[in-house]
Amino acid sequence: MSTPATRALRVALHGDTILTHPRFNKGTAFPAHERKAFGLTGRLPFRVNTLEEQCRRAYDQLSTRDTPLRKNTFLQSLKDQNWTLYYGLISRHLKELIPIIYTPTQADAIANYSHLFRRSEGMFLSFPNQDNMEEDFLEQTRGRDIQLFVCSDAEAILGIGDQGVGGIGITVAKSAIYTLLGGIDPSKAVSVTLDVGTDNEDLLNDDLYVGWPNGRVRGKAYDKFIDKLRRAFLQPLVRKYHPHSLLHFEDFGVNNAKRLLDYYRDQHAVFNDDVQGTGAVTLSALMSAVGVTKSRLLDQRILVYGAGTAGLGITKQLRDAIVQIDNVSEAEANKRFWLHDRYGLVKQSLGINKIRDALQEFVRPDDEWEGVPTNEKGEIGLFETVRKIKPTVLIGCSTQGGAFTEKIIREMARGVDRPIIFPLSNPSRLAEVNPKDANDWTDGKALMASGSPFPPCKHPHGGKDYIVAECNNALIYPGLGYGAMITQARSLSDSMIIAGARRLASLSPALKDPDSALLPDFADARMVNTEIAIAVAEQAIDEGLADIPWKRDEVRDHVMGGMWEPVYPELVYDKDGLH
Ligand SMILES: NC(=O)c1ccc[n+]([C@@H]2O[C@H](COP(=O)([O-])OP(=O)(O)OC[C@H]3O[C@@H](n4cnc5c(N)ncnc54)[C@H](O)[C@@H]3O)[C@@H](O)[C@H]2O)c1
Ligand SMILES: O=C(O)C[C@H](O)C(=O)O
Ligand SMILES: [Mn+2]
Repeated sequence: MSTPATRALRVALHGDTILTHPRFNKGTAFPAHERKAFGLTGRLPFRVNTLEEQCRRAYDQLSTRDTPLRKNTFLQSLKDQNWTLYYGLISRHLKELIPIIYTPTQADAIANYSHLFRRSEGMFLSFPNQDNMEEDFLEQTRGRDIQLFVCSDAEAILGIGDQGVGGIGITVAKSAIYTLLGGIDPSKAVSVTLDVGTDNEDLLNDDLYVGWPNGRVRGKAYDKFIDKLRRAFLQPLVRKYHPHSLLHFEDFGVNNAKRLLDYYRDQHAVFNDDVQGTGAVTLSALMSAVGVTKSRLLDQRILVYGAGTAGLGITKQLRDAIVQIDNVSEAEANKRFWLHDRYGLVKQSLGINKIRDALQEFVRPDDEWEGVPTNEKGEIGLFETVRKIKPTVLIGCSTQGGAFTEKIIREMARGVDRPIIFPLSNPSRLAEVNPKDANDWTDGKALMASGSPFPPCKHPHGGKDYIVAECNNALIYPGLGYGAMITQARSLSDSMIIAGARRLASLSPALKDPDSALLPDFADARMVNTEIAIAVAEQAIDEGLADIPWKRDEVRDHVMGGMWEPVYPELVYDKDGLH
């Protein structure tokens, strides 16, 4: 592989068709000889700009947009016009602009998708068109070298639930992050939304809704659709034409996320970001926190609030790490976890009807809770659990903004010297606690990480501000995915994920200074994901999962050399070239 800067691209487009093609368009940066070759001399103003100058102009234009959502819309238009400029601009202002194109602002863009709609991007596989699925797929992929498919059915977008066809917005945002932080060539990624209807009444009652206006298909009909997808898409097409691609699942509902992952795992390199990406980044943050408290993972009492896709993914990832790192049995490691869901503590007497199968290994025995007050339904609330078990770690992935109240946080801080508190729900308004409040209520002792970005916290007694780490799967999934792709790994194994998480933890500022952030800053996220990709690729080779002719000591060169960068490639007109 080579970067665009080192290889001329042969392109068959001419005149307006190249100016309106976001992959090849350079706008005012077309040099004179390319303007001539592509029929652009009279179509562009005289002066040739550098990418740097274009970025300055675009940044000025962006700055006149006065709300995050307007900035998001502006950037989406820029992406529709010119990929290099879009990625070049965001790369130059990574920390400022990631929250605009990703969480939290992208949540608003998704919720308003049908009203903001200008131009479609990605692949729409709609339930009523399922008989044409194969053709719809081939239309966009024929002859292309695809490395990445990001796929969602939009049932559980971030914490904002069922967003119907607007779910395409999370897949394109996740793809853009792969490009920005993982160096994936955007022309080799495809975002796919499965439009199986929606149960979101606001969307169904909106006559401008652009998706299939129908209730969400569930049960057998959904399974049949997925099965068709599998037969039309995965087996003959993806495996035949794109055997080394990574299939990334995002924001499926809790009943489908894990099922799809397990189903495909042995057949292809698949990855569920909400289960595995979230588990991995949270493991890194926790490894870093236990470094600060000078304890082991095994010493923790971990309370996970919200036992859905992310909650269970995190729990299992932490459990597996305890088994691997602290060398205990799974049953022993399971005892370090207490899970909560909408029916309170996950305990035996709730009965199997309430507790989904996947949670069974973490159910707490009843005799542990004798004498603990319950509500009229016999459920144990979060405050009671905190008082009883004195958790060292409290993780929120419940979508319940503000659920970690002052009373709960103060109670936690009474039981432990340095409470580890991770409100991970997105977008920002759904965080279980605002880190500023948790900082005040714990007298500056809390070690924190959040799912969306929050400003640093003032120390109650003066001194250095506390930087709240952003514990978002975007800090790790691009590296996990890219490490798998570059080694053409047959699967993305648990050990590859743990290798990535350990590398991320090793880059944490808190390792050097315990008062610093638990995870690296998003401004460094590209370097961080490069390192993660290297660790993952090395592990793939060690495990014999890689399908490449090169050796372990060449990993760094291949990883760095294969990363796409927002730089204009030289373009040459060729009537048989790309179009
Ligand atoms: N930081 C990250 O990287 C990251 C990654 C994935 C998900 N998330 C966030 O985590 C949240 C959950 O995502 P998910 O995909 O797991 O969704 P999900 O719907 O699968 O899980 C949410 C769970 O919370 C439970 N819940 C609802 N109300 C509750 C209450 N009052 N008390 C306790 N539990 C309650 C639900 O029953 C469900 O099991 C979302 O806000 C999402 O944005 C963050
Ligand atoms: O998309 C994000 O910001 C993280 C995560 O995948 C989520 O669903 O919240
Ligand atoms: Mn997600």
